[in-house]
Amino acid sequence: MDQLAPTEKYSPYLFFPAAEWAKFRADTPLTLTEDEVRRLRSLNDPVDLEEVKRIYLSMSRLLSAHVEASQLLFRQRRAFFNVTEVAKTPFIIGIAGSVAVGKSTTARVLKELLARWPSSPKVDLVTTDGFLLPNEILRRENLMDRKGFPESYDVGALLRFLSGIKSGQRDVRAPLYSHLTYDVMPGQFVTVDRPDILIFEGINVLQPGKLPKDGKIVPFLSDFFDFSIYIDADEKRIRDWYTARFMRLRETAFRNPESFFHRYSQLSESAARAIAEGLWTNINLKNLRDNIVPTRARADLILRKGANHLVEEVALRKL
Ligand SMILES: Nc1ncnc2c1ncn2[C@@H]1O[C@H](COP(=O)(O)OP(=O)(O)O)[C@@H](O)[C@H]1O
Ligand SMILES: CC(C)(COP(=O)(O)O)[C@@H](O)C(=O)NCCC(=O)O
Repeated sequence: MDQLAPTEKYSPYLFFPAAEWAKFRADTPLTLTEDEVRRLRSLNDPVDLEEVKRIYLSMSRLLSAHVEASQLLFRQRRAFFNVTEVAKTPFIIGIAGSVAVGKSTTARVLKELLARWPSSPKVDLVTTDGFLLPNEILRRENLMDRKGFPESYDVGALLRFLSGIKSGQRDVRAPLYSHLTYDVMPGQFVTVDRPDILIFEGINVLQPGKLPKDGKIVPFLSDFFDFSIYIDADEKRIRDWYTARFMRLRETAFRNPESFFHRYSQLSESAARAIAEGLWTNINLKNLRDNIVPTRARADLILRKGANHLVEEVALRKL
């Protein structure tokens, strides 16, 4: 892990090669089938049942320990203050990482594994793309080339959402984004009703906000998290995954005349590849370097992916 080398004596992380990490699964049962994993994974993400066994079952076991510990702390605090009426609030897991690194697949696989724990917790998943500003505003503010950068999100709405969830509110709404129209979907929301666990996924979830100057208290999104995960890989690999996915989309989703990228399905292969490389270099790579990688060392757990999207090393923050 380039900037987080295990030779660093005072690193706050413990490092495990994937084979060693896999052993922490212990007796955690495999509750997913090959078919289910295939349905959960995103386009061009080859994660399979072997990867679930190697990486995800140990994560599920670790998260189960964290959830249990937070429930115990909750009961102890209730006893400490001698109150009974306080409602339990959701355990929130943040998942961060570059565009095209595979956050959605990880989030969906984890959601299914956690929901199949013996206690059958209610697990919800929300992505931050719904909190992007509408294209109309991005265009007006000259931010279309900054989609995914901190200034392209409605940070107030993100904070209101997480604060509503963490304070135990019922029916908290999150806006939805469409990759087809490349825009937020006006009037479309997902409603989150007091889950036991919320997985909150997006490139920006570990980013600090602006510090207030007027004495107001403005939390960071991560202040609401009980556990955070960063998905990491070499830039060059992520670029390859981004362009490969773009070329697949060109043959599938972009063919739809309603797709924002429809015009790219009409281009020659080399012209389309040049567009994908341009989008990667000018927007997503810049954002990765300036605003995403710098948040990596704030995560509790880092999954470092190698060739073929397979996790090759796991770093876990020491308590
Ligand atoms: N232009 C697009 N058209 C359709 N689906 C897309 C497009 N871009 C990304 N996606 C899908 O959206 C999801 C999120 O992708 P992305 O934001 O790059 O994050 P990640 O790859 O880390 O999950 C993935 O499932 C991906 O396949
Ligand atoms: C919507 C995104 C910012 C990703 O957000 P995420 O869901 O990963 O938080 C990204 O898919 C995007 O649109 N990037 C801008 C450049 C591009 O078209 O790839």
